[in-house]
Amino acid sequence: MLPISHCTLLIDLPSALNPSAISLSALLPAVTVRGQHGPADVFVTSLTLDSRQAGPGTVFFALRGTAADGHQFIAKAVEQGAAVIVCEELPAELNPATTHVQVPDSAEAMASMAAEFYGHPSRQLQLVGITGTNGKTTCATMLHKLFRELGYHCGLLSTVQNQIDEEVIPSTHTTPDAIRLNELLARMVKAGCTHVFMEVSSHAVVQHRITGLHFAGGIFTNLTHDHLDYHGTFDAYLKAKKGFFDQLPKSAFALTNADDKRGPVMLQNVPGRREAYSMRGNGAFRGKLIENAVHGLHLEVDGREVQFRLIGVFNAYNLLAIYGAAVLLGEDPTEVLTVLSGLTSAPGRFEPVVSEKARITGIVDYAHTPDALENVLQTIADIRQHSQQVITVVGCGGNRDGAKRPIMARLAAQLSSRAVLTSDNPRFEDPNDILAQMQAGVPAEAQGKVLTIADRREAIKTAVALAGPGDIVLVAGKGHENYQEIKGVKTDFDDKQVLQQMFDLLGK
Ligand SMILES: CC(=O)N[C@H]1[C@@H](OP(=O)(O)OP(=O)(O)OC[C@H]2O[C@@H](n3ccc(=O)[nH]c3=O)[C@H](O)[C@@H]2O)O[C@H](CO)[C@@H](O)[C@@H]1O[C@H](C)C(=O)N[C@@H](C)C(=O)N[C@H](CCC(=O)O)C(=O)O
Ligand SMILES: Nc1ncnc2c1ncn2[C@@H]1O[C@H](COP(=O)(O)OP(=O)(O)OP(=O)(O)O)[C@@H](O)[C@H]1O
Ligand SMILES: N[C@H](CCC[C@H](N)C(=O)O)C(=O)O
Ligand SMILES: [Mg+2]
Repeated sequence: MLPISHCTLLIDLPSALNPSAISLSALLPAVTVRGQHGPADVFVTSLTLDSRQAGPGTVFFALRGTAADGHQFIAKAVEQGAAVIVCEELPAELNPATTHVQVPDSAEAMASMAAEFYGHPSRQLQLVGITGTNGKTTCATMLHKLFRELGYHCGLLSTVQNQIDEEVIPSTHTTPDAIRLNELLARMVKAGCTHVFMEVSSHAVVQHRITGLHFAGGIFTNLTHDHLDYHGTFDAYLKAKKGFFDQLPKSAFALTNADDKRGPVMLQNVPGRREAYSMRGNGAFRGKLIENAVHGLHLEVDGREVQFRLIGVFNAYNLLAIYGAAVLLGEDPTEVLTVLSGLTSAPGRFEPVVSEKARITGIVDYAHTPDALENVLQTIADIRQHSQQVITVVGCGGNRDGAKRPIMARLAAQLSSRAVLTSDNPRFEDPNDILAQMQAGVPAEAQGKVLTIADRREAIKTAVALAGPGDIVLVAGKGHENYQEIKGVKTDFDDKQVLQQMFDLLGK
């Protein structure tokens, strides 16, 4: 283990960390350029993908989006004084005051140029990416906590928040866009970070948000149903996740889940070290379940018995992935397990909100996919006593994969004593349409157990009202989120707070 003072000495920061001005020509070496119209020796002071942020000294990247085509906004960016336009198709008229660079893929060019602009911060860090349908935030957050405890300065890029050591920087995406990403990594380098743990979403891979980054390692958690609205097919979703592993450098390790059906395929084209973790004895990092109880998991990890604070067999996989990655990064296995055993999970992941008075256990969890919901309900079934009822409150996000809706409602109905279907960020959809699609999945014999209440506060209130002494109320889908998003407006809403308020209001 390196003491922090020693770690900071290892970092020799280039001037590029604060690239107040850099010549366009210096940003282009890694970019395939189809045509350049205007000088390359213009000075660039910022990069943007949003015409509204463009101004003198800016490079504006025209990206083809899902809702709009950035090429429509080139004129606006030029009007605002942008120094450079990077685009796939040139506008009919070229303003001579602006250099236009034509490329085959603007998103790819943006990622390469952003890495160059910020001085390739990823090359100065041990950057570890985590991909998979579920468990990314849990693994990234706990790796960050672990390496902090081991004495390192480190960064975190996650759904919940970004962090530089203990400094919290709000996050808008699971994986930020390439400009923001490189900017954050450069700040982390500047702050003396040696390690960064980041989530790699499938959207990020497809949209080239991670192109040009130098990873020290990649971790795969699992692949189940999500985001089919965006990727179209499960195969395309799998390819997106695999795209991350395919681009790892030879120096990087790739750590996969050997027990997941898609685990081995992730390693297929990996040029460097290939490793696996398993609860079935199939990898270098092996775990065995001794007990999954309300006070935590008791596991055997590589022959050592360890008690952890996390609950649920799915978390045994997360713990093995974290342990394996830490060992592959050169840490001592015993020290890793000692620290890991004391750590708690990420916010909003199986987080209890307990009413001592009424003896009701509330659990707030971010399960927003069928697999996650099933795992969490199965975990509750494993740890509960037979006399306890489980009342589940769950909704499905608007403008997201609609195919998840009937499945999640069916699981909630079948695996709970009672289920209350409700809203979870309806976004631009009608909440009642989403609920109707959810209800369609509830089997006839389970209809009697299910209530539908669109207002999430009322739904939680009803679940608490239905709960008696000893019962468990699971509020799923929003976890750490502190808002409800309706028609583009986010209003304050925090499941943990609302649960507590309902215990108080109902005198429970
Ligand atoms: C589906 C998706 O990934 N959308 C992302 C995408 O937006 P988009 O393609 O819809 O953009 P658009 O509105 O069509 O606009 C196209 C381009 O025109 C530009 N524009 C637009 C208007 C204007 O006046 N001027 C202008 O220049 C936009 O900046 C954009 O570059 O590019 C934007 C800029 O990077 C992202 O903010 C946006 O994320 C949206 C908000 C989003 O909700 N994304 C989610 C689905 C997402 O990315 N999730 C993943 C995974 C979640 C997980 O499983 O954890 C994540 O990594 O967060
Ligand atoms: N390894 C796992 N396997 C299956 N389900 C899991 C696993 N880890 C966590 N979960 C479930 O998935 C939920 C989300 O976990 P987490 O936030 O760690 O995943 P994520 O991959 O970051 O999700 P997102 O795609 O939204 O960023 C948890 O609240 C839990 O219900
Ligand atoms: N990363 C996921 C999070 C979903 C969380 C859920 N609360 C919702 O809003 O659907 C997404 O953006 O699809
Ligand atoms: Mg996440």
